[in-house]
Amino acid sequence: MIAIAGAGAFGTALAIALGREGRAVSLWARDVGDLAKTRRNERYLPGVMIPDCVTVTADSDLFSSVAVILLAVPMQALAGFLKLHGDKLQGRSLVACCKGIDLQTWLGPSAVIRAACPESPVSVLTGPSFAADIARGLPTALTLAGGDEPLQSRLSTPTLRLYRSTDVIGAELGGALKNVIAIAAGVVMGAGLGDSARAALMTRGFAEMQRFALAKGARAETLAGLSGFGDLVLTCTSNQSRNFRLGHAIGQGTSFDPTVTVEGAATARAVAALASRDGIDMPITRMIAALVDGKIQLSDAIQALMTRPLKEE
Ligand SMILES: NC(=O)C1=CN([C@@H]2O[C@H](COP(=O)(O)OP(=O)(O)OC[C@H]3O[C@@H](n4cnc5c(N)ncnc54)[C@H](OP(=O)(O)O)[C@@H]3O)[C@@H](O)[C@H]2O)C=CC1
Ligand SMILES: O=C(CO)COP(=O)(O)O
Repeated sequence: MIAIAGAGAFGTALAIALGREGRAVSLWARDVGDLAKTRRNERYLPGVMIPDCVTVTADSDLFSSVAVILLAVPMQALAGFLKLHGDKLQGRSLVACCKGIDLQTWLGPSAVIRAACPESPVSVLTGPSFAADIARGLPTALTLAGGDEPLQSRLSTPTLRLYRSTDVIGAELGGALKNVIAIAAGVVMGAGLGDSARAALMTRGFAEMQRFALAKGARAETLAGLSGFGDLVLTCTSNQSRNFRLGHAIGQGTSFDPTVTVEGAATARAVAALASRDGIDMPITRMIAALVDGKIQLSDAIQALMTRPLKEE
């Protein structure tokens, strides 16, 4: 039995994909509302039915009786969730599905989970995949970092292909950092700077992602793979991305619903602080952290990036 903790867009999509294959899946939410009755998640993933074989529950005792638990709550909620339910998760195989860095500890998802559940094997599921695409059964490829072959088979389906990696740090940093660059790409497009500017931004953003991740022990080939470059391309070029849409709103000077999960905002803050402490040059991230916190005007941010000293690529 596989449990999925968090019935937002991603948790629900994974439950649908695995349930569609007839696998025994339980989808846990802190408040199930009418999810179990309607078999629809209109708030987070509208228009898709949850198969009957997926059990929907708010009973956390479930966690003590399953082998694998996918943790699909947002990054900044992960530590609090583990504080409440960690004792029931201890010893189970735990798969982090969130992308980001915890603002309290500056740790990534796997380290946050390991600190709360030291007896559990921990892996990370990340890569280019919009929940709506997964739920509709469109082809998707993700990275499973730190997981073994049986777990890879258990979580793969004909349309959801998982590739294994041993580079947990690289996979989770790629997934976290691309969200920051996606906000920046949204800003560029929202401000009307054009496709050429976005391509430049993505390329220099990728260089920044590599600089930071390599300094933290990631492997370069992981950053060039699904969890890094792959997810960067997806998120910087699609209006489906919430990170891109937040950036677009900033670029246009319009408002954005503050209740929407946008992982890149907190990640920008955490990475800007870490980079400044460790002397890593992250101009785009620094600018996005300042922009989302309203500490700098859009025109000044663009001006500052365009007038950086000329140097070799
Ligand atoms: N959506 C996507 O396409 C993808 C998302 N991801 C990653 O998955 C993670 C989750 O994102 P996503 O599902 O989209 O987010 P959503 O905003 O769609 O859903 C968040 C879910 O987390 C629940 N939640 C929030 N706080 C807590 C808490 N303290 N305890 C228990 N449950 C909580 C919410 O429940 P409630 O309604 O009760 O607040 C809600 O069900 C993010 O890190 C995201 O980057 C990864 C790949 C694709
Ligand atoms: O991570 C994602 C796709 O891989 C989802 O992106 P957003 O969180 O920006 O919607």
